[in-house]
Amino acid sequence: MEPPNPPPPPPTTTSTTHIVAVPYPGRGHINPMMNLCKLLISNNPNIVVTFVVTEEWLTIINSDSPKPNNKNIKFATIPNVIPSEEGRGKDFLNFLEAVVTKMEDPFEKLLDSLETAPNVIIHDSYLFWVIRVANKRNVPVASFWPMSASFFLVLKHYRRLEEHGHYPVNASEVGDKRVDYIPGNSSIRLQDFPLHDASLRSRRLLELALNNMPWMKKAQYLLFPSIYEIEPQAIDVLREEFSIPIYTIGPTIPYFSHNQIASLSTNQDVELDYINWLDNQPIGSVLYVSQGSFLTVSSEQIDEIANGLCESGVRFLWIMRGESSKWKDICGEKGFVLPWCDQLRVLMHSAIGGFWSHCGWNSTREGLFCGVPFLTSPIMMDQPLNSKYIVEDWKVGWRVEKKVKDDVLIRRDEIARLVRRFMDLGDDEVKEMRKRARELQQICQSAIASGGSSENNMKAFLGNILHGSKQ
Ligand SMILES: O=c1ccn([C@@H]2O[C@H](COP(=O)(O)OP(=O)(O)O[C@H]3O[C@H](CO)[C@@H](O)[C@H](O)[C@H]3O)[C@@H](O)[C@H]2O)c(=O)[nH]1
Repeated sequence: MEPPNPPPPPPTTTSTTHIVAVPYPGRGHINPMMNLCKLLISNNPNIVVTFVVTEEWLTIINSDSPKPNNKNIKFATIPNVIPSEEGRGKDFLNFLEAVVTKMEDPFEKLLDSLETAPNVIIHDSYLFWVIRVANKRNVPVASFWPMSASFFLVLKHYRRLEEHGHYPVNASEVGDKRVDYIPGNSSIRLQDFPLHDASLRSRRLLELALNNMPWMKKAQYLLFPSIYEIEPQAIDVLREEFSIPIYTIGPTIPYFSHNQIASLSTNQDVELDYINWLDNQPIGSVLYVSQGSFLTVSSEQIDEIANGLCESGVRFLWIMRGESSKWKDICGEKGFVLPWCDQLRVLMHSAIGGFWSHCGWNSTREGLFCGVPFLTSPIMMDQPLNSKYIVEDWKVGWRVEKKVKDDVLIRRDEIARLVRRFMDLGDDEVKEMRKRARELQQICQSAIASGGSSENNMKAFLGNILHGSKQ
């Protein structure tokens, strides 16, 4: 059970509360922030949100299907002062540098131009400068950390690696060496820490991530798109380390829109060819493969994965941004390749039996929520640690590659063997993992049900921002 007990639902109010929401400009951040705003509004229709994005992101969001049509959410834009979303993954450092240095001034101008001043600002914690702006204007600010609470603690206590002589390290030399001095985390392999090598790029990226940490205590609230029951130690430690309220309000995924979809008849799904394809596959037989919204692996690795999947004989649905047409016809009827899908809807489909994931925190929560076991294939930042949580702590997945190393090709025959076994419903280890995945699914669903930890936290947060209650 989650201590301390959250308060009763807030009293209803008729006056409007204006929230300005400022997500980090990336799909993996905009989605959960938008979901949070919709959830807040569904709890209290007197909330109106101004959702701040770049002009480019407004165009992208407007082309989403389904469109984010909520009458209480208005979009406001700042100019495209950062590099384009297209190719963001190729020069991530440059992108991040621009995000932390170029958006603050236009955001201030935008705040000045709003008809109504915000009652509260909710921002992505990576945009630490929002706290500076809000503090200056005496507006309460809720910092929304888009990754796991356990990973937050890894960054908060990263200096301990230096103190123990464990930074920087060469991943290929440390083998399976583990450390157990990060609060709220069970022991971690050194190779799973983010940005632990000595390259200039990693050092700068690390610096940018660590720079956010001292700002957090200047916010009035900390929000995590997580669930208390899946990382209770981390949340308990955070509550000891911070004096401001900390709320887990996850999974913060759009299950509310999919409840309606689940009740639609299959005829209405015909327009989505991949849902139609999934409808025709046996239950639990399809492996869903995706690397999130902007990262990718080398083209040699893609070749190996494609051939490995084909050799395995397993059915798969593969999201291949940019290159999907080249691979469209691989494996005939056993494979379906496309550039983008409604991921939660796919994961909820009964034909899906596994998720080959790069372990972005959104994908991790979506997979958990749908009770789908993982094949983990992390690329960077929090992903190797999310993979650890999946494989070691929650025991709902296997690693594709045991070691995190750059430039190591995972060969097609290895992939084929692993995938075949992972999708073998008769294998005892697989059966156990699937059972565990269903248990975690139950935990996630209970958290958002009436009286569940996330729903209580959401109400407590609302009580605070609507009435300034101190619970
Ligand atoms: O075809 C697709 C592919 C992805 N998605 C969605 O896109 C989001 C992707 O988010 P995530 O899984 O977190 O991956 P990234 O986009 O890579 O996320 C970035 O942001 C996350 C949150 O900060 C971090 O955990 C990751 O490491 C970082 O790469 C998810 O909601 C997916 O449902 C789709 O809807 N359709």
